[in-house]
Amino acid sequence: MIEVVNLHKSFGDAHVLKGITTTFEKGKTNLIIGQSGSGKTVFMKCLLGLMIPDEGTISYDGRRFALLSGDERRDLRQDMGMVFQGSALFDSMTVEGNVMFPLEMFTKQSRSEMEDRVNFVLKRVNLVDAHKKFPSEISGGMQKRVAIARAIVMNPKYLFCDEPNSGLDPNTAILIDNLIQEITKEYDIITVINSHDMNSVMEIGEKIVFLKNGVKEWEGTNKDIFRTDNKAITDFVYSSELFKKVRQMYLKDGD
Ligand SMILES: Nc1ncnc2c1ncn2[C@@H]1O[C@H](COP(=O)(O)OP(=O)(O)OP(=O)(O)O)[C@@H](O)[C@H]1O
Repeated sequence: MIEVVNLHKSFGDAHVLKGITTTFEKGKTNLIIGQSGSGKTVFMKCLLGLMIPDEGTISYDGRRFALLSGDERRDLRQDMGMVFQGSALFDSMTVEGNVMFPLEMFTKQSRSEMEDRVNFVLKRVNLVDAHKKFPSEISGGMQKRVAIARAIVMNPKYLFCDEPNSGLDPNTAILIDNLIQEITKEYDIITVINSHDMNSVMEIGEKIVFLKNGVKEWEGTNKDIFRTDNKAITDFVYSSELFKKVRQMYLKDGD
């Protein structure tokens, strides 16, 4: 479990995170949602250990970040996989090279061990014939699959995804969401996703943390969203007429 207690972060006079307390559990897709500027990215950077909070604690299966030695922090970072917004693949490297990169950087595995692992994760994300292609030669959805393969190649305990659906058409976005959720369950990972996408919220929001102006305004599951009276979350999620209608139908059916 990732446990966050009373997290605060300011930049000068701007108090961006205001006392966030929450937990993220194993085998679940956890979503951080909120309007632009609400503090989602800053929160995720704190979770990744890239930003140091001013106050509060983050513990990863009992490992409290602030109390770890340099070596222990390095080990923790190796337990983290990251899917960046826009995939962030190296253009000059093939698909295989991109996925192998963390293994080359952080392990002493032999070439054939690395190739086996790369083949395994590329197969897992349903990319079998793309090893020798360059990012520019494959579609946006395939690039996301490569980014996911690269994020899981080191067998992480924690997977962080920043807007994994950005730039994808709705069908491909759902496939990517489902892939992330399947992988989360299959490998019992703690996955935390920064998202703007309401389809993702409804589809894979097993736990949703809603930030408003740096405060945790609401948390719950995608099903709880249908029933909640919290105006801030309903206004945010149901800014679309379609979702308003879906909610009414859901409440009428009583499930
Ligand atoms: N390094 C920084 N220095 C100063 N201010 C920052 C820094 N990083 C973020 N901020 C401020 O913190 C606030 C929250 O930013 P953040 O990027 O976390 O929002 P967000 O919810 O991720 O928005 P978006 O959905 O648009 O990505 C913003 O007002 C931003 O200007």
